[in-house]
Amino acid sequence: MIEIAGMSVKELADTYQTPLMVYDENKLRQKMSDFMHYFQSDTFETGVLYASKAFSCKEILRLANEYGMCLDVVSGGELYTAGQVNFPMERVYFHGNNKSLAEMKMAIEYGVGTIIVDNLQEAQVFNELAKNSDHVIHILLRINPGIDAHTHKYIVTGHVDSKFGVSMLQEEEIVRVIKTFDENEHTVFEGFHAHIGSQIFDKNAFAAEIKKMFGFVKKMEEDHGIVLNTVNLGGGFAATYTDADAPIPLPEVCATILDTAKAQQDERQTHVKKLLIEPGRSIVAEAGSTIYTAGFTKQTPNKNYVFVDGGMADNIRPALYQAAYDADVANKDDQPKTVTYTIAGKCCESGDLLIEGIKLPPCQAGDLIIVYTTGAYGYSMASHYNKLPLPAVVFVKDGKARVVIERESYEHMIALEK
Ligand SMILES: Cc1ncc(COP(=O)(O)O)c(C=O)c1O
Ligand SMILES: N[C@@H](CCCC[NH3+])C(=O)O
Repeated sequence: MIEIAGMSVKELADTYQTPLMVYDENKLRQKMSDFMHYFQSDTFETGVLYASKAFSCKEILRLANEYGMCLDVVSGGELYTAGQVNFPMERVYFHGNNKSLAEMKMAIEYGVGTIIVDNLQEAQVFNELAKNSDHVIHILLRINPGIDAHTHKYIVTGHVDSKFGVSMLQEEEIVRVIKTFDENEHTVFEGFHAHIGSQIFDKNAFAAEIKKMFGFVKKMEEDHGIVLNTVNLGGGFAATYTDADAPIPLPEVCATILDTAKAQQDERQTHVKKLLIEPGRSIVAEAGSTIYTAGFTKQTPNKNYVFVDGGMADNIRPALYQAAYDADVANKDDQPKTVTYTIAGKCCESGDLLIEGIKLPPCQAGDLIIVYTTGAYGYSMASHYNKLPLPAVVFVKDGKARVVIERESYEHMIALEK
C-alpha cells in the first residue's frame, strides 16, 4: 500500500472518504524553507511572495507566514482569507488586472502594503482612492516585457498582447503614472513587476526578463530622472508532474536570477534595492496528491477506461491545458502494470479525462487511485460542475493527518440557494 508522509492511502481514504486532496506537510515546509534560503543575496533585499492563487486556504497561509514569506493575492477573496489568519498586511501584495472598486477599498481598509497596479485606468482610480488611506501604500506597476516563455498558450502572460500589465512601449503613460503616485502623499512608487508565464523550464527566460526589466529601470533613470527601488520578477517556476518534466533545481534558478540581476545592476549602474519573486505552483504542486476510488471499468474498441469518483470538477488542468499527470493504484503497488488505461472522471463531459494511456495493474471497483502532483491549481480551480461537492483537504505529517478544509456537503452546496 502506498503511503503519504507515513500514512497509508487506505487509512486516509477510510477515514476521510474520497476524492481526497492530501498534502505532505513536510514537503510544503521544505519548499517554503528552500525558497527563503536560496533566494538571498548580499546585493539586494529579497522577498518571496507565495502566489496564493495556486492553493489558498487558511492553513497554507499560516505556513507561509511562519516561514516569513510575503503573499500575492489577486482578489478580495484571497485577501479576506489572508485577513482571517492575521497575515501581516505589510507583507501582502495585491494583484489583479480588473480590481473592483470594492476590492481596492478593501485593500486600503485592510492596510495592504503593496498594490500591484495593472493598467493606466486602475492607476488613476487607485491614486484617488489612496488619498483616504491612513497608511502609505507602496505601488508597483505591472509591465509587460514582451517575453514569450514557451509554455501552454493559456498560461503565458508576458507576451506582447497579453491581457496583463502595461506595455513597455507606453513609456510616456508609465512616467505619468509614476509621477502621480509620487505626488500623492499616501503612495510611494517603488518599481515594476512582470510575470512571464507559468511552468517555465528554461532559466534563460528568467535571465531575459531580468535584462529587460533592468534595461527599463535604467531608461527611467536616464531619460526621466526616476530612480526605482524594486523589481518583482513574478513566478513561473516549474514542478515535476511526470518523468518528462525536468525543472531547473531551485538553488540553480535562484542563483541564475540573483547573479543575472547583480550583473545587470553592475553593468547598468541602476539602484535597485529589492528583488522579489512570486512562486505558486513550485511551492504546493508536488506536495499534493488526490486519492480517488475506482468505480466501473469499461472497454471500448480502443480503450480501457477506469472511472473515478472525481475528475474535472476537482482537477480541470488536463481538460484545460492538456496537462499530464502520473498515477498509481495505491493498493496494488506490488502488482505489475500490465494494462493501459484512460482514467476518466464522473462528469458529464467527454473531455473529463484525467490521464490517458497510463499503465496500471488491472483495476476494479474499490481500488484506490492516487494522482500525484495535484497540489497547485487543483483545489483552487475546482468547480461544482454536475453539483459535485468539493473534496476534503488534509495535511499529513509524520504519520498523522489533520483536516484543513472539510469536505463539502450537498447542504453546503445549496446553502445560498433560494
Ligand atoms: C502575477 C503572477 N504571479 C505569480 C504567479 C504564480 O505563478 P506560478 O504558480 O507559475 O509560480 C502567477 C501565475 O501564473 C501570476 O500571474
Ligand atoms: N492555472 C494555471 C496557471 C496560471 C497561473 C496564474 N497566472 C495552471 O494550472 O497551470
